[in-house]
Amino acid sequence: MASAAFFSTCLLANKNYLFLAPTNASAKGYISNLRVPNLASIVLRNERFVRLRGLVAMVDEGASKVSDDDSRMKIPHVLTVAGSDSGAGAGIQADLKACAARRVYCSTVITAVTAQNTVGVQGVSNVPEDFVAEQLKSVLSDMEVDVVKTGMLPSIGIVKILCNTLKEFPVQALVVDPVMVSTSGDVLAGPSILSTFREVLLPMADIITPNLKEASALLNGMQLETVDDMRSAARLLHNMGPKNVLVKGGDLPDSSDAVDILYDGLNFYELRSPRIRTRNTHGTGCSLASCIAAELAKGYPVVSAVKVAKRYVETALGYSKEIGIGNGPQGPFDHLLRLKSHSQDCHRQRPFSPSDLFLYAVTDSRMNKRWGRSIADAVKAAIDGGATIVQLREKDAETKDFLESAKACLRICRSHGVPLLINDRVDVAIACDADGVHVGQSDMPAHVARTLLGPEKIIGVSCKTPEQAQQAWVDGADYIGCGGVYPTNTKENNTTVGLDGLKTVCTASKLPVVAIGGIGVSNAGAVMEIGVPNLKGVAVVSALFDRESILTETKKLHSVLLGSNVGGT
Ligand SMILES: Cc1ncc(COP(=O)(O)OP(=O)(O)O)c(N)n1
Ligand SMILES: Cc1nc(C(=O)O)sc1CCOP(=O)(O)O
Ligand SMILES: [Mg+2]
Repeated sequence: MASAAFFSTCLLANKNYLFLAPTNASAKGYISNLRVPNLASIVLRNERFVRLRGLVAMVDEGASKVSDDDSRMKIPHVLTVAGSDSGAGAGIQADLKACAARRVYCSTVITAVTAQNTVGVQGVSNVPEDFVAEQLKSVLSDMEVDVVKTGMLPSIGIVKILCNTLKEFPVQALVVDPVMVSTSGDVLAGPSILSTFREVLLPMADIITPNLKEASALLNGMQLETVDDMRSAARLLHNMGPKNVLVKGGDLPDSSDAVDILYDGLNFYELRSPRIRTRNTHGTGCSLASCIAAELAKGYPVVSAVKVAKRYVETALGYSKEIGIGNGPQGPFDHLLRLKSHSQDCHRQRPFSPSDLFLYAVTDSRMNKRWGRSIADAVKAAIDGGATIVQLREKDAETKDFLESAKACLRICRSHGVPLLINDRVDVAIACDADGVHVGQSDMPAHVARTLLGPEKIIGVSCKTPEQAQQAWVDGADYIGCGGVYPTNTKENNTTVGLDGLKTVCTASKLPVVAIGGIGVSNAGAVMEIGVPNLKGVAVVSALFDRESILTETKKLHSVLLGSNVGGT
């Protein structure tokens, strides 16, 4: 197979070059329209047309800009051709969010703009047909679309333009959500369009995803009230030409399950899931179809794509059950499963400040057990004594217990404005929405933790050398912990770096530093006296938590630190 490098070479050498025999008529048409001076003829040998288009686009740009296409990472790409929903629960906006949630690139061709909210559709303005055509051509001629997904197609002209453009620029799969009526009952594509759907669009589709009303409309008002009716409808719709039909039974009366029927012309698949009782169902159809398109773009077969899509929508609906956006009967749901954490309580995470490292309390499950204390009680006492940041370092805890304790500690910390970090366990930090994590050199790399946690969370990294400190900075950490400053019994086989090692790392570090290891009331002053501006505090385990009174010991340490010159504070 010819490589991009080969084409680049040809261009640079100003030679004629040859691709072999496109069997695909539209590929031939596209290629013959090219204005490339040294293109003799084109041959396509087992190349996917989308890839060919990428290469040709490169050639088309001319010899002045020749890039090596092989080094580029191909990202699965869905193009949605649909209407805009100003309330952002459905339409283009839902498609973008669903694709983002499924980690697929999504481009958009807007067919209509609706004025819409949770009450209903207040207005619709169709985009002029030639401008829909222009958007389609812009995206399809350049951006290596894998799958096209359609939503609101408000005029016969737009349907025809879409179908003709897809013949010129074929894609891997076409997912048709035959949107006709919004969830609020407003008509988004009139009955006049039905015959164009049947005759032109459906035969081109790899899968269509009608709900009961849409399936009934496409079948001239056929009554659909049972799962058997859905099967019959799927078979009849399949006769119209789509390769697969998914009839969605969300509106099926008297069913405690959400039942969908998928028919591929050979087999029926009955997909059942528990029905989720929520008002926040606006946009489920668009999102399901987009998710199917996203999975197809990744290369999954139709049955898997539909199953994943159904599971995705259910999970998002379940997560969004109590979300309250808008006052109408049908609210949007949270595609990215991220919204609730902001609204749950009034104590939000505040931005990290290096001065938070001043008195850093690190818990230890064994010590708490020895003294018969819960983690939450220990944390509360440390905060009352003056701890300015807390890390849960629960090496022996069962995950379930750890998570419960973390949630309880988070409530305490948030109500006192003290950040709570989780040691090692990024999963637990995500699950309880902690303020961040502390990771060591053999834990999850900080840059991976950053990707998982997002930009606002606090990430600390243990460093014993200047090189590690530099890497922590590159990886997007917020601070480093440097130790062991003194020998410690809390962490087995820990190398001691001493005050000199601490000073070397602090001097090299672009990040604020907290010192750790064998530090307590008796030596915290000496640590802080090394006099490096970015040394912001001390992190302590046994000197607080392996003592009879955590409160008293924390207070003592606090006053020692106040008496020292901490990081110029
Ligand atoms: C503030 C702070 N500094 C260093 C460490 C040690 O982390 P790590 O090297 O990952 O060792 P464990 O704590 O996981 O045993 C820390 N926890 N906190
Ligand atoms: C958890 C930890 N990390 C260290 C490091 O050197 O990175 S030393 C250490 C244990 C600190 O406990 P104590 O305050 O009881 O000495
Ligand atoms: Mg660790």
